[in-house]
This record gives sequence, C-alpha cells and structure tokens, in this order.
Amino acid sequence: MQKVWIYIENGTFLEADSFGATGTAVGEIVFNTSMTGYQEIITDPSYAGQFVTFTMPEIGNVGVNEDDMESFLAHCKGVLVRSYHHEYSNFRAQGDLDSLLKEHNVLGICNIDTRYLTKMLRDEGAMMMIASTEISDKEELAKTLKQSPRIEDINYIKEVTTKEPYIHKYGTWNHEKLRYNKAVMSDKKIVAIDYGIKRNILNELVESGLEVEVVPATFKAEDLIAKFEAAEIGGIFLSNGPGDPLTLTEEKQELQKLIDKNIPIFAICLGHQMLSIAHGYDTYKLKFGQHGGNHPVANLQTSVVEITAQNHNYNVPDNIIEIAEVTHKNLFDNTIEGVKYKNKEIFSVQHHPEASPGPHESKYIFKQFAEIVK
Ligand SMILES: NC(=O)CC[C@H](N)C(=O)O
Repeated sequence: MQKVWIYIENGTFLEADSFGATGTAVGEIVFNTSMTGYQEIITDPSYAGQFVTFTMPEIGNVGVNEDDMESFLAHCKGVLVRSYHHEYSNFRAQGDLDSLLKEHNVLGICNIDTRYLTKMLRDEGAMMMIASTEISDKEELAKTLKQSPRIEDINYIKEVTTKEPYIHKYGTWNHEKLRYNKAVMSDKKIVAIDYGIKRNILNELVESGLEVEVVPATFKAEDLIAKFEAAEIGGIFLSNGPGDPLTLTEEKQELQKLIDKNIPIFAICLGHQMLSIAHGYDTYKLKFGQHGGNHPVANLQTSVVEITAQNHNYNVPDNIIEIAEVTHKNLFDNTIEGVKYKNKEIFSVQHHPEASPGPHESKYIFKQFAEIVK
C-alpha cells in the first residue's frame, strides 16, 4: 500500500496507508460516529471542504452501490478509517469503496488510530489538516497548510449546487421492490433551494405528496416570489449544505426577500442556520459539532424524544427565542435543534429527519410541511 502523511494544525504529524485517490488535499477534520452508512456520508455534499474520520472501525465491508449515493459526486476531501476492507459482501453491492473514492478524487487514509484522532478532536475541537501521498516532510506539510484557505474562507455552496433547475422524480426507497418509488403527480408544488441537497431529503419531500422543483443556490428571489404569487408553488424548502453559513452573504440577502413575503418555508441544517442569519441572528461554531446517527432530540411540542441523524459544526444562537419558539432541543448538549418563527409559517430543524444514514424517527416533519403547503 502507498503511504500517506497527515499534518493537523495543532502540530500532529502521522503516517498511514493510502487507498482511494492519491494527491494532496487540505480541509477541516471532523469525526462521524455513525455505525452504518459510510457511502451516504461520503456522498453528502455538506462534507465539502472536510475530512471525515469514522469512529466505526470497519469501513468498506458492504461495498458501494449507485442507489446509496446522496449526490452525484463525493465532495469531501478525504476519509480516515481504522480498517479498510477491500473485499465486500452485501446483496446490494456493485463495487468497492476504493474505486468510488478514486472516481471522485477523494483521499482514503487507513490503518490510522481513529480513536486517538476522535479524542483529540473532542478535546481540542475541529481543526484544519492536510493529507498527502506526495509530501512526506512535516515542515513542508505545515507550510502548505498554513498558506491554504480555511473552511470559513471558502463558499463551497457554489461548488455543490445544481447548475440548472430540475424536477425530482423519486420518492423513498422501497425495501420490497429494491428501487425508489416513482413520484406521483401532485398539485402541491414547492421549490427546493439546493445549497448542497441530499437526495433523500428530496425523496422524502416527494413521498410526503409534494411536487419538487430543485433550483440552484444562485436563484433570484423575485422569480420565486412571482411563482408564489401566481400560486404555482405553495412553499419553499432550504437544504443542508457545506461550510460556514456566515460566509453566505449574497444568499442571505435573497433569503431575506422571501422571508419578507411570508412564504411558507421549511429548512434543514444549513438552511435552518441561514434562516436564523437572515432574521439577524448569527450562528456560532460548536467545538467539534454533531456528526452521527444516535443523537437524542427532545421534541418540545410532543414531549417525545427522537433519535436523530446529525451533521453540523454550527448552531443557531440561544437568543433566537426573541423571534422564534424553540420546538426541538438536543439532549447531548442542550443546543437548539428546531424553531418555529413567531407569526410566520417558517420552521426549521438542525438535525436530519431524512436520515440516510440513520434513524427515521423525525421524518414526520416532511408531512407537516406538506400540510402547510396544501
Ligand atoms: N449538514 C449541513 O447542512 C451542515 C451545515 C453547516 N455546514 C455546518 O457544518 O453546520
């Protein structure tokens, strides 16, 4: 196996084995504690600009398949795994993870102590790192990392958003037929703004009875307002996405115009953070974020605890209660997980009700949005 060297901004320098793509990449390193679903995580556009270190030690053992892609491309910079399995065994597998990473130019780093890395990130917080199969010299890696832009310096939305609008044609995965349900014609149409949308969000929106048109993050608010006023659409969805939401100043301005028109809006993760910022309440960065599939969230409207999938480094501020009712709270760290804006049909959650991967306990929320649109 080829060697790969990594250097983290706190001075950590490690040698490991390489799989997947070769080369040099710089990004932010975060850990993900999900026990299943590495393919969905790797192809989630929200990880653009980041390296993902998996706490699940065995990765690759179920291969990959075209149905579990959360987007057409894998946008993360690289993955770090304890033990990579090239041999895979799963009735749905069509190929190996190594080939997928090569195809999408994602570095694979294996035979590395991911427990050590995770404890370090937990204690010191998310950090920038560089990985290279070409540069083995610590000082040169440190220098290149220092000269590279940080995650908050780059607008990754532009890289991951769709170039053209399209209608999403599929519902959720049908376990009996082993294919995605086809969309049925619906008179309830919405527009989904693609900041880096995961496919399963679109599937869930369609499955809840909506016709979904996906538009680029460079949309013009005037166009969407005109569609709403002509009753062509009944609501707008704001997607998940990569990077620091505070860098998205142009996107914020367009969003503010939609908010002013009282259009029903539902948002997940980055979209949830953007709504807060657009209302004048800036997000803040968590120490190491929430990335996993077992995070308990209290639904304050029903008093039910939902086990959720999560993937975020930023959060909406506590003083959002001045303008919004808190509907969900994270039971790991008591941070705000969901809000409903006062006197508006606008609500959003920080976690991922579409799961993919993860538990399905929060997917009811798509139906709630569909009801409002109706
Ligand atoms: N999954 C997401 O939408 C992530 C949002 C944002 N990039 C964050 O890290 O918090």
